[in-house]
Amino acid sequence: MIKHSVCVLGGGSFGTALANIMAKNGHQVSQWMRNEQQVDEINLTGLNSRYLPNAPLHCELLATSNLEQAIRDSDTVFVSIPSKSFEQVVQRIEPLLTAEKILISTTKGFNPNRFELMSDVLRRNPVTQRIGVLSGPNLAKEIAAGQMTGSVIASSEEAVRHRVIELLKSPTFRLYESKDSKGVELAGALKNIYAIVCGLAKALNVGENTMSMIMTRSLAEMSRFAVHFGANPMTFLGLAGMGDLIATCTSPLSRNYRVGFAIGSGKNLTDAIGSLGEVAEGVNTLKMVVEEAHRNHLYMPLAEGLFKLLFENATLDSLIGSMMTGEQTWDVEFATTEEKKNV
Ligand SMILES: NC(=O)C1=CN([C@@H]2O[C@H](COP(=O)(O)OP(=O)(O)OC[C@H]3O[C@@H](n4cnc5c(N)ncnc54)[C@H](OP(=O)(O)O)[C@@H]3O)[C@@H](O)[C@H]2O)C=CC1
Ligand SMILES: O=C(CO)COP(=O)(O)O
Repeated sequence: MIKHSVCVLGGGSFGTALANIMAKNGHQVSQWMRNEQQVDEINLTGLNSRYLPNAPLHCELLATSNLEQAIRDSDTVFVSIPSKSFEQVVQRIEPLLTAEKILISTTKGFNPNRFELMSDVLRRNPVTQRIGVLSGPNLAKEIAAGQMTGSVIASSEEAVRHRVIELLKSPTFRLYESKDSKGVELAGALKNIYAIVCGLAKALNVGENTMSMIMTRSLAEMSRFAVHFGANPMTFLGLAGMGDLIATCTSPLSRNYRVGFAIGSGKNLTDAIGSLGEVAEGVNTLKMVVEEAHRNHLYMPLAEGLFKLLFENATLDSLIGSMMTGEQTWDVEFATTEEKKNV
């Protein structure tokens, strides 16, 4: 095995879960975070109590607040910073990059400053284009607890995909390859909107017919949006699409689901986000996606209904109405050609 030097940017739950797997796999791993107390806690006690309590970390995982050294010493950099701060952190590392370094985004969201994905932010650096996206049904707390998990590494460069597999594969973490970076990344970002919808529905005690319809029509809506922006619709049937949609739309471990559940239980959006203490990417994603759907005349009744509920004081009836009384359409219309619809 080749021992790689890896740096994970971000001290949150997902960055910590990934850093821990790679350290256990025998790679040299540093995890950069801005909070000195958290650095000391990880290095002295092997715990990240704020973000990943109950998960003992491997003794070779080195937490650090020295960004410059962490980047200089690494051949692969995982960026696990919420979308709100992603661009700002990437700008800080740009002067430290070299042409061989591989950059992997694990962040499922859009840049709030302009309509672009995290890999677009990475690609704007002038030094390395060795870029990948990791996405799938990857609830950090389950990964840290050693639950079997699958994920997708998407990149146009084979060596990038293989590097990530070499770093992360373990008896409980399995990776699948994809060349459809756009589809994989859009799937991971978009599903957060529908996790909020499903959390809300669950709080209202809807039946399983209803949950199934919401999730399946969510997949249709996500895919329609992504296909418009160049993704392969088949990607949405895989782990990054269907897989992650199921995990986040059904698990109270998902922060986005929890935001929806809190709203369905009567909290307002500010309180629902406030009580999380962690990132729920779906709220910003919803704003960006609804705006872009309008601009491109894309039909997204669930996202539209949620947007009106959260930001325009609409009632829950309007969200239900947008799903039930919208334009009559074909099933799996996003992946079917006109001729096939008529067979
Ligand atoms: N958690 C999960 O199950 C999964 C998460 N993801 C994705 O991973 C991304 C990261 O999420 P996750 O680890 O869960 O997030 P968390 O909310 O758990 O943690 C966020 C981390 O980012 C740090 N951070 C925020 N802003 C800055 C900044 N400006 N400079 C430096 N550090 C900063 C925070 O530091 P501080 O504590 O100092 O504020 C904290 O360490 C998200 O986009 C999410 O969609 C993907 C798959 C699974
Ligand atoms: O993306 C995730 C699991 O795959 C995590 O979802 P949340 O950000 O909603 O917790």
